[in-house]
Amino acid sequence: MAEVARGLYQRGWLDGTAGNLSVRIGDQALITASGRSKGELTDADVVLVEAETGAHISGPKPSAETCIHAAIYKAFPDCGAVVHAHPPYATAVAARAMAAGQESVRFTDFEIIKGLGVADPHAVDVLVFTNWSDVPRIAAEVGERVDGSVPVLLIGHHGVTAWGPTLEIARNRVECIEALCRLHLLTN
Ligand SMILES: CSC[C@@H](O)[C@@H](O)C(=O)COP(=O)(O)O
Ligand SMILES: [Zn+2]
Repeated sequence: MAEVARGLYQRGWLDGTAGNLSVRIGDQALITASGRSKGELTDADVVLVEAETGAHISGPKPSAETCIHAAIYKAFPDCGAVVHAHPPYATAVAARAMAAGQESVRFTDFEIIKGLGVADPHAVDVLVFTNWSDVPRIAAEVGERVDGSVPVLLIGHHGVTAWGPTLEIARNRVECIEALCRLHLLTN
């Protein structure tokens, strides 16, 4: 987790303690503690929680966004890891979509769509969520709206959350949605 987080931090996608990462371990999940620099995580910076509820088991205060991870683990029993980051292009696309009142953003034709592992790589609709200050409200909406067809989501004026069977695959999907959003802004 520290290595994956450091890589994203060095890209400037987890500035100033932003972002959170988790991996599922059976019924539990290991998630980053709240407010820690993701560029220098140690064993003291991760927390054990119940995977599908986010209930605290041991360690320091878990990520403020633990409930979003839990909503994803609950929706997808085969999900093994969740990564939330603040990459600039995806955040800008999410902000623009939110300002336009869109509930999703359609991406078409770019080859990198295939990296998301979706059924139809020619067109993908990525859901956009309102960045409510009440984070459990975001988590509730994630639980209601995600359907398993696209393993990434955008949060308006905030960032992106991606998931997959492993931490590396979730990280790769963050990279793919950020690359896709960069191309989207360059061509729209
Ligand atoms: C740097 S503030 C960012 C936070 O508000 C939040 O969006 C975030 O990504 C990190 O929260 P955290 O509680 O450290 O997991
Ligand atoms: Zn965040």
